Amino acid sequence: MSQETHALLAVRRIAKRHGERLLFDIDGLRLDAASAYVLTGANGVGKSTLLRVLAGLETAQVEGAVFEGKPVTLHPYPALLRRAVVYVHQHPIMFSTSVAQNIAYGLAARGESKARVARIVEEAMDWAGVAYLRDTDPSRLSGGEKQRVALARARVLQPRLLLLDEPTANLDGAAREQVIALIPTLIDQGCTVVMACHDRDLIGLPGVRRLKLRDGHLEYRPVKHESQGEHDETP
Ligand SMILES: Nc1ncnc2c1ncn2[C@@H]1O[C@H](COP(=O)(O)OP(=O)(O)OP(=O)(O)O)[C@@H](O)[C@H]1O
Repeated sequence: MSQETHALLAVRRIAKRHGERLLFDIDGLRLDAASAYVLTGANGVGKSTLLRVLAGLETAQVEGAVFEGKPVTLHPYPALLRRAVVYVHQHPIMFSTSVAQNIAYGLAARGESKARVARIVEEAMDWAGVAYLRDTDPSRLSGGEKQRVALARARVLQPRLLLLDEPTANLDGAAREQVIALIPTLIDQGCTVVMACHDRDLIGLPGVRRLKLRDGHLEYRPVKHESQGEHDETP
């Protein structure tokens, strides 16, 4: 773990079991600051589970976790991580209020002033192209609109680590393209983004590194740059 000082999150070992079944036993997970990753792997291999463990939503056997240089546990999940890590579900759950109130909720819960919340929410709705939906009940949104609202809701919290669970699953055509178009701008904000996905267009985004979960282990794959060809990112 000599490289830990440059990592946003480094974990010596994460193992997850369902009863007798060992889902994964990952030796050395390392996510760099301000970096983007896709997490790939066959259906059922444990991609969502791994993201949920990192988000504190599921337990696992975790050894030696360090976040921004500070030793942390993932269970219990400390306030430091609750503030820094945001998980976006493939089918985001929303309050039956309005789009604007859903995006505002987390900021308001942090005690931000109403004026500041309103300004940030407006900016986020413009960014996600959902300003015209501000007063709409989220239950009326299409899948693509809901995903864009969920990304706006995550973005306003300015996470250090953003975990996206299949952000384009079940989307096609323009709805899928609109979501894909938002991802590079999220990455440019300087947070670390990890996307569990099968979507070739997300996997192929420039500068995005690939983590592949296979046979219970995590493989670090080469990164593809459009102009540079490939170089090995294996730690
Ligand atoms: N509570 C549970 N008890 C037992 N098995 C579970 C439980 N929750 C999930 N699983 C199993 O764990 C495995 C991993 O599920 P997970 O959703 O993490 O996979 P995934 O790689 O994200 O799959 P996909 O690509 O299909 O979304 C699956 O086989 C699932 O059935």
